[in-house]
Amino acid sequence: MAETDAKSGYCSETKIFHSLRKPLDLPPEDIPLTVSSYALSLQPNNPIVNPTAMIDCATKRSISYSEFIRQVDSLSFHLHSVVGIKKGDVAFLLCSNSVKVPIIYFSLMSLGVVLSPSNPMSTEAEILRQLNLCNPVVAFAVSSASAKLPNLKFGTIVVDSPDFDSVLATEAGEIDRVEVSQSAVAAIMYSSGTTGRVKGVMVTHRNMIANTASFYQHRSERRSSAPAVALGTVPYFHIFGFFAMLRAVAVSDCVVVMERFDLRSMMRAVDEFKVTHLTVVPPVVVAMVKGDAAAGCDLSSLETLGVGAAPLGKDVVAAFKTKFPHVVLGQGYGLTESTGPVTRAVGPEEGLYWGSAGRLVGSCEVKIIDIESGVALGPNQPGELWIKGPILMKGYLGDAEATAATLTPDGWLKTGDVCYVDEEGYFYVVDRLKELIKYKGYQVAPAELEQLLQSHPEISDAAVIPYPDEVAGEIPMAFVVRQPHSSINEAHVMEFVATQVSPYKKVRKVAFVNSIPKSPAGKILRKTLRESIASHSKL
Ligand SMILES: CC(C)(COP(=O)(O)OP(=O)(O)OC[C@H]1O[C@@H](n2cnc3c(N)ncnc32)[C@H](O)[C@@H]1OP(=O)(O)O)[C@@H](O)C(=O)NCCC(=O)NCCSC(=O)/C=C/c1ccc(O)cc1
Repeated sequence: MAETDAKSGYCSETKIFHSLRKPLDLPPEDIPLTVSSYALSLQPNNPIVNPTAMIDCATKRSISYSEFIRQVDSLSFHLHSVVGIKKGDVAFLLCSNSVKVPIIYFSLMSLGVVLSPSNPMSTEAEILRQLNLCNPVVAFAVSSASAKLPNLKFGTIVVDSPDFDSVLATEAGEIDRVEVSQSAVAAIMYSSGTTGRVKGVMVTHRNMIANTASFYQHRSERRSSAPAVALGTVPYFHIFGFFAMLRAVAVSDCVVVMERFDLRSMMRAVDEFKVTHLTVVPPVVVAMVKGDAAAGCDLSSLETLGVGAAPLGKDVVAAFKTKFPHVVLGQGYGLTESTGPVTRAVGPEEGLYWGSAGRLVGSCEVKIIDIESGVALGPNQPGELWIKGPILMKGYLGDAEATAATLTPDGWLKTGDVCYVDEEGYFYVVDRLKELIKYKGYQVAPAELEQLLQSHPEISDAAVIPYPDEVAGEIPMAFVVRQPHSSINEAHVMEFVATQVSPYKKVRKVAFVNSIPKSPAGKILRKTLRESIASHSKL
């Protein structure tokens, strides 16, 4: 029988790293169960319950958990019995964070309706690509984004409207609910995966149940016995924010909801609502350690800062520890394709491993694959991270080719990230194989911007790469070959892209070159461009 090293979780015979945490306590797979019912079913077992479910940071209006559930039921009744939406239908969302979004998510999931959220700042062309993928019957949108949607079978429900408020205020009637199996798709989330074009990640109820169970496993690890209050600056339309919200409901935390991030308002909210847990991306940590946005705010309630979605430099961690010594900073690593965290640091001890993304979540396994040879490696050797476990997506919607390129026939997901695992089972993400830019934790696909640039009549060729940026982590930088006699400048190129993409995808730096390095097969050698930038900045 193959021996697993108790410290690292590594089995030298199978070359698999196993989780060092307790296996997840999951419900039997064959019983019908939605993740919304599962999350709410966990609440009575929580040692500390916050009776307040949500607080709107701007208006300071709050709702209790009983009111939250009542509004979820009212909306479910309306969607099912008045509008006529059925299990398996898809609902598209263009909503900024608000107290109403968790109500909509819980209602749709409880009905077995597949929710598909997107950034309300997306352009019409970006939205159209997503609509063509998910084929929704209805949309929910903030009024500022609703005009970007075409007519759908059941129309668009404007969430910041008196009509929607009255739906939430109406008493629910009885619903004849149908069973939803755990293997059913709960959400379609957008990701560019390891290559350029946008893909719809099919996340099942079972995937989300597993990730919720993973957080629930550690619910008692608190410093104080005061009811927990979570504030997330991360948007609910990506898996990180979606999960932060689902986790908070399962462990009965109160969630402080900020519609739009503002550092000073966030600091004030920590003080005012005695926030115990913050979920942020690295640019927010950078902003917290710089300047004096916390001046005059009492942040003593803050116990933990959960950071993910992009790498966080060790120097930023050190500066954070100096400035906020009482706060445990826990980094995590996850993907949309893994329904959230694959690894994370839990508690003060694991938070001491600066630069590490923590340890593998329960019931999961990983392999580290040598990039050249394809051979599985042992501790302290960097290679591509492959993962396996109940958190893995079902696949990319309608894209068998991309699914086959990402999920192996024996169930491993190739992440496109280069990692190593140390002898104590801590994960370190050291590089990225996939061609992706992370601007403030958002994915930007270089190929999408290259296609746009190449469509400009005065541009004969273009390539886009990540350029290091202290605040955003990375910014998209374009290398542009002008057509003969063209005199377009940097501002023109940036404006041309900016009018056609979401704000986070904007090209923010341009270099004009004579040619773009390409492989003999014509593939852009982005790595060569990245290396030339790196060697330039060292000069
Ligand atoms: C709070 C941030 C860090 C900063 O916000 P911001 O600076 O106010 O701006 P935005 O990033 O929201 O918007 C981008 C641009 O759009 C502009 N914008 C914006 N809303 C407007 C407007 N309504 N009008 C007009 N202009 C506007 C905004 O001004 C800005 O412009 P610029 O200043 O030029 O960058 C924000 O970028 C943010 O929340 N980023 C997080 C993205 C995110 O959730 N990523 C996760 C993806 S999923 C994933 O990777 C999961 C990993 C994971 C890892 C570990 C785990 O444990 C679990 C999961």
